[in-house]
Amino acid sequence: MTATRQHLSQAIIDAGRFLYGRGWSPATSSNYSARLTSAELLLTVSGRHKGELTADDLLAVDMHGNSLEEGKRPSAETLLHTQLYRWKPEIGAVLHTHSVNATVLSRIALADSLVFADYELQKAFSGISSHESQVLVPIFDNDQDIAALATRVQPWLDEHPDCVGYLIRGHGLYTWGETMSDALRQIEAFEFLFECELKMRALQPR
Ligand SMILES: CSCCC(=O)C(=O)COP(=O)(O)O
Ligand SMILES: [Zn+2]
Repeated sequence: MTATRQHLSQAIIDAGRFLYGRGWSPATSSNYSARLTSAELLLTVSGRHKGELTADDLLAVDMHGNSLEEGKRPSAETLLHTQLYRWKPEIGAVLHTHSVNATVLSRIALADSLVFADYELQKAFSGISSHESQVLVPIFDNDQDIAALATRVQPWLDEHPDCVGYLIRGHGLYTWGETMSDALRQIEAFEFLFECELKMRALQPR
C-alpha cells in the first residue's frame, strides 16, 4: 500500500468512527471517499458498518465509478462522489451521512432548498467569512437510480460553484472539502444548523 493510500485510509476509518459515534451514520448507512490521484479515489465498500471500517473496507475507483479492485463492490452512491471530484479538482474528500436531523428537516421542508442566514457558525463553511452571507442548500428528491439522481444534481453544481453541500430528501447530506478535516468540519456545521433550524421551526406559531 502506498503512503498516500495508507494515510487516506486512516482518515476515512477515523471519520467513520467519529460520524458513527455522533449518530450520523447509523445502520451501515453513509459513504465516504478521498482523492487518491487526479484519476482515482478511495471509497467505502458498499454495505459496511461505518463505525468499524478497516482498510479492507475501502477500494479504489476511477472518476467514472468503475471499481479498480476485483471482488469489492463500491458504494451504491459512488456516482455522487465521482461527480463532485470531477466538478472541482480541489476537492479532496467527500462525506455522505444519514443523521436524524438531516432526514427530518429534508422531509418537512416544503421548498426545494434551505437558506441559512444570520448564524455565526456559517463561517465554518469554506468560502464564507460573515454571518451576513447566506448558505443555500438544495434538496433533491430521493431516487434509487443514483445515475438519474446525479444527473439532477449536476446542473445545480454547475450553476452554483460556491455550493458547500446538498440534502437528499428523506435520505441524507452530502458535503466535501479540500481535506478530510474540512469535510468533517462542514458536516458538524451542517448538523449544528439543522438542529437550530428544527428548534426554530418548533418554536414558530402555527
Ligand atoms: C442502509 S442505508 C441505504 C444505502 C445508503 O443510503 C447508504 O448511504 C449506504 O450505501 P452504501 O452502498 O455506500 O453502503
Ligand atoms: Zn445514503
